[in-house]
Amino acid sequence: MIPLYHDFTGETVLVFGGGAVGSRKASRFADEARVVVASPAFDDQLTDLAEAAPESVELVRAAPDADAVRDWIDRVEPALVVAATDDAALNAAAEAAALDAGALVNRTDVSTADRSGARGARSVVVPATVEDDPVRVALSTGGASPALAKALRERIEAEIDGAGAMAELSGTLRAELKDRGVAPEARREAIRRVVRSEGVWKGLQKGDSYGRKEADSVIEEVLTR
Ligand SMILES: C[C@@]1(CC(=O)O)c2cc3[nH]c(cc4nc(cc5[nH]c(cc(n2)[C@H]1CCC(=O)O)[C@@](C)(CC(=O)O)[C@@H]5CCC(=O)O)C(CC(=O)O)=C4CCC(=O)O)c(CCC(=O)O)c3CC(=O)O
Ligand SMILES: NC(=O)C1=CN([C@@H]2O[C@H](COP(=O)(O)OP(=O)(O)OC[C@H]3O[C@@H](n4cnc5c(N)ncnc54)[C@H](O)[C@@H]3O)[C@@H](O)[C@H]2O)C=CC1
Repeated sequence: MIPLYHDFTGETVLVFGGGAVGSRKASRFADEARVVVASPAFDDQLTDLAEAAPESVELVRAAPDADAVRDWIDRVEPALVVAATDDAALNAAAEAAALDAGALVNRTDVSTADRSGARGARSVVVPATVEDDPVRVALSTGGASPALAKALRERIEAEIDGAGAMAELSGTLRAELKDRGVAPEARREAIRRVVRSEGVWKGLQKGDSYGRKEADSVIEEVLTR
């Protein structure tokens, strides 16, 4: 399986099932999408989430059967359907209906189908993610061990500390070097050095202006060689 990133801004995600798993997925997607959760019951975290962000999370009390699931999908027109009920037959019906409607689908109750070739391209897996905006790491164990995905995610969190600031700084620098008309080879070399420089990483920990100063001297060194 090949990881891709999806932009859910302005899209709707429809979640069937308001338990612990439906709640976790709803919270994840509500960072970007409008989320509709259909379920006969909702756990406390989900109720809190909907109260805190009523504009992005809507809870609808309902217990659709396989036929009704299709009507829900036709009505809500989601970009992604999350099948997170404790009823495997219903999750399977939600998956089939989502694929028929041209939506993406996330089956939360199967991992045996994660091996390459066992899923279609629109049947997606939600990875464990680490973020230091705009940097995002997505991590999957191919469905073999979600608990390991979580444990590795916790380790990587420390590893990418400060990567967001580095992305902003090096992004600004590469644009500036382009504007200054620096030749492509020198520009690439300078940026490659900046993102690997201990001095720049340390400087950024003190503050953006310290990181910038360190980066400027790394760049001058490359350009004056
Ligand atoms: C296939 C997949 C489908 C999908 O949901 O997309 C899936 C399926 C299943 N998970 C199960 C169990 C657990 N899942 C977690 C946690 C997470 N599960 C997530 C993703 C995925 N889970 C996808 C594969 C990802 C990959 O490739 O690694 C994470 C990464 C992302 C997220 O969900 O947000 C999130 C961590 C987020 C974080 O913290 O970073 C924990 C740990 C815990 O709760 O502490 C447990 C209990 C311990 C254990 O069993 O490992 C079960 C068995 C249910 C049962 O026993 O009945 C199934 C079904 C099955 O295996 O059949
Ligand atoms: N992917 C993952 O990370 C994990 C997946 N799972 C799987 O996910 C499933 C759900 O797990 P939990 O949230 O812990 O279970 P849960 O029992 O807490 O929640 C299930 C929810 O589905 C709702 N529901 C039942 N029938 C429904 C219907 N017809 N339409 C809409 N909602 C309906 C219930 O009211 C309940 O809110 C389990 O079957 C389990 O196999 C479990 C743990 C982790």
